[in-house]
Amino acid sequence: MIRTENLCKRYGKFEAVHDLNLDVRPGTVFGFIGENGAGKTTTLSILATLMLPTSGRAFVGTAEVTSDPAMVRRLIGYMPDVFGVYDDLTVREYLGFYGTAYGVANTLLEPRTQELLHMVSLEDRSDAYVNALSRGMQQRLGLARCLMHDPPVLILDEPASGLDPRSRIEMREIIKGLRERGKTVLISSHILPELADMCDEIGIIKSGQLVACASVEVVTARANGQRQMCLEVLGEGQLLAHFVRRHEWVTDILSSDDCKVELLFAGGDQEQVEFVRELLQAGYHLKSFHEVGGSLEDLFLHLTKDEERVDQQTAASKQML
Ligand SMILES: Nc1ncnc2c1ncn2[C@@H]1O[C@H](COP(=O)(O)OP(=O)(O)OP(=O)(O)O)[C@@H](O)[C@H]1O
Repeated sequence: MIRTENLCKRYGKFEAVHDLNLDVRPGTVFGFIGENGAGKTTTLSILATLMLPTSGRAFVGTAEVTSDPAMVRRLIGYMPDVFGVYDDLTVREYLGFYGTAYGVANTLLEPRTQELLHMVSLEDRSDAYVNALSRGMQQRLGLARCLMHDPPVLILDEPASGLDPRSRIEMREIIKGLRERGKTVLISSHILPELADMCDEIGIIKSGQLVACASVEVVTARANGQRQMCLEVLGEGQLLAHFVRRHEWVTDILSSDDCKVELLFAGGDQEQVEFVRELLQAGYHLKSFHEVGGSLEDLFLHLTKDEERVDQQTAASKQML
């Protein structure tokens, strides 16, 4: 649903995005994670047709951002990392204004506004002036704004940044609801745990390049110190997956066929040796047992530095709720 092909963006001589290939499947929530300055906003701005790529292509559905920006804009709701609000409008007027700008039919404006205010829990604030809303409320209003024309795709640039723990949780719940409505969501953040709870897939961008892309299960497991391993045996490895699945250090099977299984392994080196011994004892002819996707490891460790802090905040906030 969202795709980039060798996307590049240079600011003068500086290359902010380099040969980026993204593929976000329809109906999924894709977490785009990277440190400050990694190139997230640049990528999302290109997808939102606000900026031209230096080279490469980007698509939303079948519409290409440079050749068919009008169609792309119809398909997406874009929430930038920083956005202003019109001070002298009430919440209801604000949504009505954007609905009209997006071409929503007059008859639909009121019911759509009502539905979205309910979705972002701002029903009782509909007559408040937008500048009187808290930061969290303004962010939720910003999300409602980009849903006014009911786009199938949402591009959200750090929607939870600057929010307190309670507001982060509220935002997370709303985004989970978007997935249930069948929306495709591309969401950026620089904190892995913030995304892990609501995403299907995570892509990591570093210095403008997508350095890793994996399902959220793999990412979370890695963050918890588990390793993604590939096990291959020679000849007929009947019941190999069955044998592996029952093993205490195997937490998940990612793929399997007769002779090859990709799995998540919770043990360390010693457990790995023991695991291999048990396989040989069971009569399997081991060809290889090795870690895959190792380059993710350091990144995840690095990216999860903030995990403890966010978890503590979340726990404290849950107590408050
Ligand atoms: N208009 C610009 N002119 C020159 N350099 C820019 C411009 N916009 C961004 N950059 C640089 O491009 C790189 C990527 O910036 P970008 O805003 O895309 O990163 P980001 O991952 O969104 O970071 P953050 O999390 O801080 O928003 C950074 O080094 C930034 O300084």
